[in-house]
Amino acid sequence: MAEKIDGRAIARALDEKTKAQVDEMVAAGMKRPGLTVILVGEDGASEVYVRRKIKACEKVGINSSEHRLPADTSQEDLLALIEKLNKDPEVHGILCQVPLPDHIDTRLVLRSISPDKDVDGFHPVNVGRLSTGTGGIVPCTPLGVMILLGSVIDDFKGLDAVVIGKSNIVGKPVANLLLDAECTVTVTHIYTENLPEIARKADIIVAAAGAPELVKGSWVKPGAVLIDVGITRIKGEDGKEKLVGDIAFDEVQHAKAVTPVPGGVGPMTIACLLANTVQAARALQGDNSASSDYADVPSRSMFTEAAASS
Ligand SMILES: Nc1nc2c(c(=O)[nH]1)N[C@@H](CN(C=O)c1ccc(C(=O)N[C@@H](CCC(=O)O)C(=O)O)cc1)CN2
Repeated sequence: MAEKIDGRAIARALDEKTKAQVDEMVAAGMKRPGLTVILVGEDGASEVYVRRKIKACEKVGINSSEHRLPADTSQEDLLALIEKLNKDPEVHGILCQVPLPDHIDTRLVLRSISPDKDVDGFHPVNVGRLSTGTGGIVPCTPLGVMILLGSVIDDFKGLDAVVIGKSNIVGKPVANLLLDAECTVTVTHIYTENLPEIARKADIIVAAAGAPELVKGSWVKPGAVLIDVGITRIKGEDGKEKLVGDIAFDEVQHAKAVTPVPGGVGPMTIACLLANTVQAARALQGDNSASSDYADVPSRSMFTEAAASS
């Protein structure tokens, strides 16, 4: 049986570390980290994620505020709000939940968030820093993926990693992080031929295609480590809605380890957002030592230690 990587437990361990850092900052006379979340429109899933983010802030002692804007908010008004938040000294992290309504230019909005407060790591400056290995804020889901991998892999050097999906939010940053960890990385996408054959050679597969159960058992080498980033809501045989990932979980039990959906990458996305907010708050208050804490690929021991002390 493959080891089921418990994203919820690892996220809890990371939250404890983040909470301890917040307490340390406050004890040292620094400002308490503050996160502002912007949600435009009424997308049901986005509302759930934003609620979870705000609740998670409370748990670790991060101040949070929310701007819920109607779906017909103009791009100009949204940019004006971000400009105001960029200048607010109490706000250390700003995130705009995506997807945004169609009339809004998402790239322009993400570029308007100050790179120093861009806790999503989506700003081109942070993307550039990541791709050149020069620090900055690492996007939450890719960072979560690396932490989950780090919980079962001691040494990444020379491993063959296959990333399925080339999105700016997941596929490309994950590929950069795996490269930094000295893996040999293949990024695949919808036009890739022989995907099953490519996947079969991989020691690590990160599936981020948004295609339910795309990765079959026959695509997976015995002993590979599998990370499932896909979350699709489908109707089960009993007529109830259920969540499925990009990996056919029951077929891959010959893998070394695999993340479940739900309970794998999802909870890590929020835990990494909190960690990024603390990193941004420290850097904005002149403490740049924070940047390497999470930008480095974490080792297995970091998480076994964190889990043991939680
Ligand atoms: N500005 C951003 N927008 C979006 C991001 C992001 O990182 N920044 N990522 C996704 C959504 N997302 C966070 O915002 C997110 C997705 C999933 C989960 C999660 O905990 N999933 C659960 C199950 C979900 C459920 O029960 O409905 C799990 O996998 O266990 C958290 C956050 C897009 N937008």
